[in-house]
Amino acid sequence: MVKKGVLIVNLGTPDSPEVGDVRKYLREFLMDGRVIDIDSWKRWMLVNLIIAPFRAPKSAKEYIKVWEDEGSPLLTYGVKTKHLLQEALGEEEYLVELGMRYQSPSIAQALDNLKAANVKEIIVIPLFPQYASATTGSVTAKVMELMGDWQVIPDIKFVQHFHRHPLFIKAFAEIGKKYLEKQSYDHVIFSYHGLPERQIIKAQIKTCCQLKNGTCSKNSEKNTFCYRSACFETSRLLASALGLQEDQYTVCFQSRLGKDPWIQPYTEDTIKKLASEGKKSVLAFSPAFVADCLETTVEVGQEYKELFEEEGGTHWQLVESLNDHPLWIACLQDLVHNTASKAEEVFVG
Ligand SMILES: C=CC1=C(C)c2cc3[nH]c(cc4nc(cc5[nH]c(cc1n2)c(C)c5CCC(=O)O)C(CCC(=O)O)=C4C)c(C)c3C=C
Ligand SMILES: [Fe+2]
Ligand SMILES: [Fe+2]
Repeated sequence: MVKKGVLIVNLGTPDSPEVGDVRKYLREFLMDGRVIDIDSWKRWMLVNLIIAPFRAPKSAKEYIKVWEDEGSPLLTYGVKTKHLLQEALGEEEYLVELGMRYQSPSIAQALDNLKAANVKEIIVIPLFPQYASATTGSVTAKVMELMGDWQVIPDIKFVQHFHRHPLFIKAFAEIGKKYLEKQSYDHVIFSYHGLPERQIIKAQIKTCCQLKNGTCSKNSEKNTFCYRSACFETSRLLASALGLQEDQYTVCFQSRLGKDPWIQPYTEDTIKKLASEGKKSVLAFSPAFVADCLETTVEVGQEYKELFEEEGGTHWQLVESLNDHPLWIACLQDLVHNTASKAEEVFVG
């Protein structure tokens, strides 16, 4: 039988938490013009003269905190996800490969494996629920670049977002419910990775989301490619699945880098505000990530916990990511089935 190829792609992670490997990773990642979207010579100066020398040693200390015996959790869960998805889809009809946008295993190697298996169709799933040019867009561009010189380019399909997929929502809600059933929380936050505001403005197609007048946070139907709108949509669906009212949760954005404005509200400001309102216990979801990594475990789970406690809070709980949860694997399986050509449509001649 002709196999269909599935390529799942996550961001990537350093090969080790050594400063040299972290620097190599940050250089490749941040030299991507979709991630730091400024003039290339300015980006080169910023990355090579400021970020690589000064941020790499700081980030390396953070990476040591998440590193496990098997390596970086982002990679470990990527490998587990690949095997579980392969098992769910069956070996006869599908071949699943994992690639990382930066560092290893590379997208190039994963595509070569699919090519060697002579697949007639490739379904690419960037593992980012909400579309952003810096993530999903960058993966799409890289895959197109790499396949550009293939003699035979098979049928190729990209899953551009899954921020409102029922199984994605259900998986996060199930994990979160464990905590909500154990004790009550004064408030819930949904903290997403941030983005420079200009990247949101550049991604507007026609129906421009107005960052300042609130339409962006309400109007997701019209602009599924607006990252900020998609984050609000995920949050509304999660809140509904968890039975939360509007005043019981807040959407916010973390990880700002540099001085330019990033999308707001910032998570740090939100934490300070909640503490100043007398909220003592907070449950924190991080639904821009499908696997635990530096951004969830250290930033949300440790640094924001410290900040909340410094500001007077007493109980901060991070909800772990989807990792290898069966509903997450079922979500990926469903995305593949909905995207793949039906048997009679596949070219086999
Ligand atoms: C300009 C900088 C950055 C943009 C834009 C950005 C967008 C973005 N990133 C993720 C997902 C992840 N980012 C991770 C780490 C990370 N991100 C940046 C910078 C930008 N991200 C840096 C410098 C780092 C490295 C860590 C650090 O030094 O703080 C990770 C974690 C990787 C890991 O190995 O654990 C993920 C995942 C998304 C989803 C996103 C835009 C929507
Ligand atoms: Fe990032
Ligand atoms: Fe928007």
